[in-house]
Amino acid sequence: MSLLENLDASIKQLSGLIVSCQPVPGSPLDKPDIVAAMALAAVQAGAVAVRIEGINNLKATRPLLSVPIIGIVKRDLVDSPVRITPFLEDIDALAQAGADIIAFDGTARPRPVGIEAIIARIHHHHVVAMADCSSLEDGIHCHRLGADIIGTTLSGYTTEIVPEAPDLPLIQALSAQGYRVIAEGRFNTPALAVQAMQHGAWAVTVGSAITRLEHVCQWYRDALTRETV
Ligand SMILES: CC(=O)N[C@H](C=O)[C@@H](O)[C@H](O)[C@H](O)COP(=O)(O)O
Repeated sequence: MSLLENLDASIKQLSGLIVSCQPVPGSPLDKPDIVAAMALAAVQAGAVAVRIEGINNLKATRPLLSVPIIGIVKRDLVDSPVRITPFLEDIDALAQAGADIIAFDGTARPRPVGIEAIIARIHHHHVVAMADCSSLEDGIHCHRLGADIIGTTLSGYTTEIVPEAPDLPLIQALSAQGYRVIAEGRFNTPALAVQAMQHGAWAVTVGSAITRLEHVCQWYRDALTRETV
């Protein structure tokens, strides 16, 4: 059975919840052993896979888990808005550190390495390629180029203002094409995650609401300030 078939089976059996373990950069929680502990706790609580950023975090997490790990490297480039796994060397390092799935920016923005070369390099390592997309057009393009999984990860992040709601119509449009779609981005409540699955997602990735303590505190503080001042 291939990794994707295995995942199909466990996603059917379990909830389809993937937990992204990416602390706020510079947070006291932004340490490889803490990321690994968060990932283990998420899996013990029923997550079918985790998403991990950075080679050191992946190296700390891999020995603790047998579930699939989606690996990414984030970089802030001066000449491109593309942040997620922009370089072939990032793919080599993620594969070497044990990622089962490698996600990359699948948008049509200026980038240092073309999407076709990125997917070919991921497949060269016999790893599953996930395209983090912002639109239906991105998804169709990346699927044509061979991406195995399409994520809605970058919907709302290619323009100035980030919407509050997740992009349910994009999940529906991508899944209507017959793709394996991972809903990702602003699924901040269990009810929204349920809606992702109802709109055809294959799985749903939740990050901030589970693993970014500072964001969750801020949500509570904002609400308390609004309601009690
Ligand atoms: C746009 C971008 O760079 N997204 C990143 C991708 O890895 C992460 O910062 C998000 O936390 C992740 O996608 C999960 O989303 P949320 O934290 O909304 O549940």
